[in-house]
Amino acid sequence: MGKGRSKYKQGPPAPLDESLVTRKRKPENIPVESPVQSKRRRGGAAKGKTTNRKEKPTANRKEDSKRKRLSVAPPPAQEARKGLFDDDSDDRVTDDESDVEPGDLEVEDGGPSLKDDFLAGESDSDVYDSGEEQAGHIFSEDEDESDAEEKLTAANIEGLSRKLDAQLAHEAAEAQAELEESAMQTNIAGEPKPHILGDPDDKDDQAALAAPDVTLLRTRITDTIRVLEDFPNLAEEGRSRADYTEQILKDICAYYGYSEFLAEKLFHLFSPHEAFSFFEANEKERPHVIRTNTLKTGRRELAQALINRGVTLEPVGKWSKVGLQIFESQVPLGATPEYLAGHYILQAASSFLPVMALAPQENERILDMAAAPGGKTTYISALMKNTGCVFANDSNRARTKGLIGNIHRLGVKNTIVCNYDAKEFPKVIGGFDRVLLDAPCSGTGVISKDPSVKTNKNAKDFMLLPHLQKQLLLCAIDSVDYASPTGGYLVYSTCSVTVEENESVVEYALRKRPNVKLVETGLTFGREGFTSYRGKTFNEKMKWARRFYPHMYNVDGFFVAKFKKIGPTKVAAAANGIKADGILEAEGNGVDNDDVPFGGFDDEADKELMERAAKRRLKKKGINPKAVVAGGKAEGATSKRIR
Ligand SMILES: C[S@@+](CC[C@H](N)C(=O)[O-])C[C@H]1O[C@@H](n2cnc3c(N)ncnc32)[C@H](O)[C@@H]1O
Repeated sequence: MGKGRSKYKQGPPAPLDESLVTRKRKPENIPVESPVQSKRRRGGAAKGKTTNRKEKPTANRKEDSKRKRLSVAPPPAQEARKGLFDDDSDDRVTDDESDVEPGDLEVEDGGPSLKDDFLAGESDSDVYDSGEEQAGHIFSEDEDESDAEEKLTAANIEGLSRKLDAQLAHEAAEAQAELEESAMQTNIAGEPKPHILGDPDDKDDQAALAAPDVTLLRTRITDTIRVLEDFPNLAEEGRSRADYTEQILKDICAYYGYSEFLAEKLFHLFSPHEAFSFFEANEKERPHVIRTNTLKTGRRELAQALINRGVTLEPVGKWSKVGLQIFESQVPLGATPEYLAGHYILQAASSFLPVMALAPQENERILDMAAAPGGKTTYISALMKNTGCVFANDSNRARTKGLIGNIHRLGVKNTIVCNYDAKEFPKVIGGFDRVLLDAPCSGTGVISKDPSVKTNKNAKDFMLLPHLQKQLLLCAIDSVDYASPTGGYLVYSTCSVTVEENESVVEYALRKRPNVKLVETGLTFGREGFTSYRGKTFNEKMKWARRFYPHMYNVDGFFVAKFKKIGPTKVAAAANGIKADGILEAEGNGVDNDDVPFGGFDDEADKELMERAAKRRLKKKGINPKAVVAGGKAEGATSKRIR
């Protein structure tokens, strides 16, 4: 394993502390750990007799933790990734999924392009994969098992301890260098009003604003956050919040390399302070995680086998019984005998969550509507102990090859692979106990894996993707058997954090299908879904949906919502656009359904929406929408701009 490959424990990052911001950028990422986790790790190290890590004096430790909060990451150019998961050190983890298996790279014309691998079935648009239990599995309450795992961790502690020593030495050196440097610099926290926007008539001020030094750029971002969060005291005279917001968005684009469009969309999901943590987290690699295939082995056995091969690992967290986080490996994890024998799959931690929420039961009939390359399908089968039947569908034929490969390697025997456009369900087959729709999406939750998302998504993508997601979600609902004796559930997930692809899609489905309601996911962590966002209000039960962010949990960004179907979809009624009758009045889904027809997908309504948005976009660019003909060209003009 190459240098700098260390993975940090999953957990929330430390908050931004502007008072500690210096004008120096660190060359490497800083580990982020929750207090609980650092405590756990310290406790673990203390337990392990073999540890040789020296305890620092308290003062130094304090200093170190302060330093961690600086969280100074390199700008857009990311740390090179080398070979933990492959022998040739190629950078294969670019898509949403962790579920990316070596087999996925072999295919398609033109060589190993993961990016293409993750396209939606029928279009070439950049659509991302998102990369999974029963409520009972969420916490490992099995005491014997946790004892054994502690022993396992202890057995592994020597490796962890070596890694921690190196990490601490590195941090101490950095902290010292920063201390020395910051002593020579202005104390930013001491300045009552940061001079950010400056005098509009001062040429020097304006020149500095337009072309800042990259180090100053970062300082200006943190200064602007301070101003935005204490506006009455820190704003320069005559300047509005909008002026500062405009400036910080420009600075974020310049520093991290986002398009203005995406920077703005992502920035508004959070407070300025939190947005900064989010953008920072996207510059850091997420921990490498493997999922134990319980159809073939147990986590303890697997961990022991890998430790014997020189892998440094530990259980991913209390919330999963099957995940192992890899810190270091002497061997390529995609080619070990255990891998080839199907004892594990490389799968991002957040990709476990939708399956955990789905909570498949033995002997059920389950549909995984967009299944390739099969990280979630194979987890579903494992939880079902190879009983019942899983229909694993994906519209992209090439990608089903990877899916089939994983199914065979992992010894899954209860699955039927199919290759339909999921919009054809439930006509193909319906009446499922549970359905998982892990929808194609923009991948804004997995920017650390594929930074190209920063620039290659535009407003059109955020119209077309939700359009597809809404269509798929209605089909998913219609494929569930509301009268299933054990189920009647549907999980919708994406590896995107945008509201358009998540809450808005769920809200749409609640409106169109009064026969479903939102229920709790059973996931014990994750932030609540938005019940309101920038003037839009959503169903109050949207709080039961879960949002996962890289900066909060050190996992890929993800969204998970769970529905319970409470009545039949009247297919004939849907086709005719007939209003739902009173069957659902007793339960209802929280949406005012009085005038809601069970409808097929409302193409017309969406078309209108899209046209309106297209007009708004043109106007924003100073183009008269009326002067633009269908092909997008302004009539009689080479330029679209109308003067
Ligand atoms: C997020 S990925 C699925 C990842 C998969 N659930 C896993 O865990 O390995 C989205 C998948 O949707 C597929 N897809 C896109 N459009 C589809 C459609 N209309 N019908 C079925 N599958 C579709 C893509 O080919 C892609 O494999």
